[in-house]
Parts: sequence; structure tokens; C-alpha cells
Amino acid sequence: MSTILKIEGLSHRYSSAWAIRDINLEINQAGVVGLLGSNGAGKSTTMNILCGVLNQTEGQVTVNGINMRENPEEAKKNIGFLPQNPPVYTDLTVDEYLAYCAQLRRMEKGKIKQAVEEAKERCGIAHFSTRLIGNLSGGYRQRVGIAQAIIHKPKLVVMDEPTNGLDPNQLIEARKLIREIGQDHTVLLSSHILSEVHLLCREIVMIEGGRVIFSDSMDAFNNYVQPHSVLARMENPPSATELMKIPGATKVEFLSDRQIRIYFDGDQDITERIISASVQQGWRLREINLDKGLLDDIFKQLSIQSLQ
Ligand SMILES: Nc1ncnc2c1ncn2[C@@H]1O[C@H](COP(=O)(O)OP(=O)(O)OP(=O)(O)O)[C@@H](O)[C@H]1O
Repeated sequence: MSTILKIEGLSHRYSSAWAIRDINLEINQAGVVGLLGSNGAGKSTTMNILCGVLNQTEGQVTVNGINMRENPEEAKKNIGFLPQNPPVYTDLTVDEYLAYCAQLRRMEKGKIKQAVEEAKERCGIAHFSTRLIGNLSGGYRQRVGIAQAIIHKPKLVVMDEPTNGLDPNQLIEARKLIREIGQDHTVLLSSHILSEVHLLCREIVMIEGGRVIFSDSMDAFNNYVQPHSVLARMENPPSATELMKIPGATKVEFLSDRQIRIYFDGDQDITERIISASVQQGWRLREINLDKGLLDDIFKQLSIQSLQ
């Protein structure tokens, strides 16, 4: 299996303070990998270094086996980059801009036209070939940004907060496109929204304060996040005091008249106890599910743990 991206002991400081410290990461296959962190965690710094836009203070980045610092020109041929604020030229047409980007990528002249067509097709912007970029909506501009990132068919596509600033419809479309691109490219995308990474990614790398606090598959993340509450719907619920009498219950929260969240001490058999208490006492239980908690709360928890 060839290594598409390897980051070893990567650290960077802008002036005196370290922005990132000892980041290690290895990606060997296609799919979407999420780099998750709150504002200022160090996502853009990491991405700018691995795309060759910024020189690191310490550590190594290799892309498709090529060292970014020693051989940036060759390494960059294997990377497509969608920066946080892509320099999309508003006074160029989509075709002109994409052809210009292909030239910057040093693609052979004879192959540029075909590459522009393919990238437009892939990103659903073929019907806007002659449209000025300035006259496109935010969602379509973002697609143009993604098209320029894949025009030279790189192994690795890096996207810095690609859904930032999109409206809900644009967001759905952009996520669909990113998922499609992840089918035959390795996509590393940054986000500060855990639910987004959860939706899109097969692997998750969380950074906070410039350090990695969690790095594993999404399945491992789901296993790591143990449920700590049960969501129940009852037609005839008892009072919170009654529910607190169930062994293991630590807190009861009524979300509506019939929707209840019951927190427990970790023993998942509490669901059995709720079911039998309901049968015995006529609470008319209609639904019961283990609740993994709000993803963003979990992110906060992990961040706090790493700082302790
Ligand atoms: N050019 C710079 N000069 C000095 N400090 C910087 C510079 N760019 C970033 N930093 C600092 O480095 C740290 C990491 O910033 P970075 O932009 O990488 O985080 P981020 O996770 O991408 O955040 P955001 O989501 O807000 O873009 C922050 O403390 C930030 O203030």
C-alpha cells in the first residue's frame, strides 16, 4: 500500500508561540479524512504547510513519497488545494480561470482543454463555461474552487473549511460533491463542525491547541464515544422523581411532555430496567434509544481532557 500523505513531527511557530506541535499523520487510501478543531486550533497552519504554502519550523511532510520541503515542485503535482478564501478571479470566465490554474500546475498545453472539461463535468459547472466567476452564486464559486483543486488529478485534495459560508442548500450540494470526489481521491478537509466531519469522513483527526487529541477511524470514534443517556418516549410518563428511582439513573430531563432524556452511570442495562418499570407501572413506553449525546458536546469534552 503506497503512502499518500505522511506528516512526521510537524511543528510550527509564527513568532514565539507554537501554532502546531508534533503533528503526526499517515493516510494510505482514498476517502475523506476530517481535520477537526475549533477556531485557532492549527488547521490552516497544518494545511498550508502540507500544501507547500508555508515552511514548517520542524518536521517532515511527504506526499506520494515526495518530500515537500526538498522537492516542492514534484510534491505539489500530487496535491490540489482549496484554501479557506480561494483566490477566485471574478473577472475571468470559468473556462479562462480553470485553464489558467491548469497552466499554473504546469500541465502540458495539449491536455489543458480536456482537463478543464473533465473538472467542470465532475463539479457540475459545465453549463457555466463562459459565465464570469463574479456572476456566480457562492455555491457555484465554491464548485469552481473545487474544480481547480482537482484539475490535474492529484492523489491528495486538501480543502480548508470548504463549506464555510454556504447556505443550507449549497451546503448539501457541496457535501455531496466532496463525498463523490472522495471516491477516487484522498480528501483531507478541515472543519470546526464535528457533525459535518461525522457525516462526510471515514477518518477523523482532532486538533486542539496545535496538538492532536484524537486520530482514528470514524468507527473507532463512534465506539470511543460511549452513550451516557437514554431517550425515551412514553404516553403516560411518571414524574422525574419516580424515574430517578430506577437504579443507575443520575438525572432526568423532560424534553417535552412525553419525551424524556434519562442520564445514567454507564451501565447500559438501564434500558431493560426502564422497560420493565414501564410495563409494571403503565407508563406506556413507545420508544427507547441509547443516546450518544450531542457531537459538539463530545468535542468539547475531548478538548478539555487534552488540556488537563
Ligand atoms: N500569520 C500568523 N502570524 C501569527 N500567528 C498566527 C498566524 N496565523 C495563525 N496564527 C496563530 O496560530 C494559531 C493557529 O491558527 P490557524 O489559523 O492555523 O488555526 P485554525 O484552526 O485554522 O483556525 P480557523 O478555523 O480560525 O482558521 C492561532 O493561535 C493563530 O492565532
